[in-house]
Amino acid sequence: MTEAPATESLAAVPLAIETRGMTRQFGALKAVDGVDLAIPRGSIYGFLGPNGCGKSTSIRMLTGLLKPTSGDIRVLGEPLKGAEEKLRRRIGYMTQKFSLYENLTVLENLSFVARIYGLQGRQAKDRIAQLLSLYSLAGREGQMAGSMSGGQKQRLALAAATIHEPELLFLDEPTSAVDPENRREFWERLFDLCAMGCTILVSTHYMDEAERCHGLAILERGIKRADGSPKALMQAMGARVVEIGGQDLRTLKQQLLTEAPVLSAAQIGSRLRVLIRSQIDDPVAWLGQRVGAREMDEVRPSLEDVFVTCTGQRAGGGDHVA
Ligand SMILES: Nc1ncnc2c1ncn2[C@@H]1O[C@H](COP(=O)(O)OP(=O)(O)OP(=O)(O)O)[C@@H](O)[C@H]1O
Repeated sequence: MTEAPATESLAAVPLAIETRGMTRQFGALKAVDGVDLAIPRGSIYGFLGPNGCGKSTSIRMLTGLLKPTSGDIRVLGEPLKGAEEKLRRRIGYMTQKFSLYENLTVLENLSFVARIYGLQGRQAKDRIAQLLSLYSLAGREGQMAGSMSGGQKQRLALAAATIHEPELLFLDEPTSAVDPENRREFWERLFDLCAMGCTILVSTHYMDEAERCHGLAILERGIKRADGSPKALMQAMGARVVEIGGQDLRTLKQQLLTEAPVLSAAQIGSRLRVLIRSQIDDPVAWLGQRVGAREMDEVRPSLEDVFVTCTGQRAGGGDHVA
């Protein structure tokens, strides 16, 4: 993975996306609520959050497909409003669901998308050949898209979304239907694209994917709860993490969740991982007074801990105090 540029210290770097107060209401529901973003060009930026937190709605607004109820959006240096059509040639978008034609072949799908972007003749042929090789689809030109595996479909979708060499690529939960090996491989391709200068905005609810991003926003119920590089978010977390060993961790967990400074307690294997508000100076000593003599270690926070601290939710649900 390339070294992450800390999004906080990149004031001078040109921005691919800039929003102020981006909001979208559906009736009474604020699906996206006053979101400010400053996403540097050339970075991979993540939207991390559970289902329904407003990731897709944000992406649809940023691509110009959905009008915001209020707020300002600038994309690739221009105000988005009024420039949606022009900008569409400079951006790529891979939706959550496979959006190509299942009953067309790989080649027919790519030729169709090439035509949409005005690629013709030799130029289209060369670009398609390049993409087939890059995304390990050579030899599958004649295969129906609908008959391919999840990983192959996803590579085809990425090839189609980047056929016109976009400067900015939006990926909405691109790996939800693929296995871990294909996910890893897919992220390698994203870093290749990034190295060629493409800015990537990717939504996910997987912590490990979010951790790969240069910068990310944690979203909850349409609100941006935190923003920064994974490392900076972990360093700035307003809580410390202690792992406790020993017997009867289920009862211990219930006991600790009644204590106000305990933000969450979740069992991981044979240890209980406890998040304690940083107002407690010495969390190990503080816990020792409550749980007695047990094996205890303060450990490095993870992005999941940051997520729990920001939102009060654990990705798997349930192991927190509101
Ligand atoms: N067209 C719409 N009409 C009404 N409500 C909508 C519409 N689109 C989205 N919503 C609502 O807005 C909220 C945010 O949805 P959104 O799809 O942006 O979330 P998400 O984080 O992308 O989650 P998911 O991964 O489940 O799509 C949800 O409560 C959803 O039901």
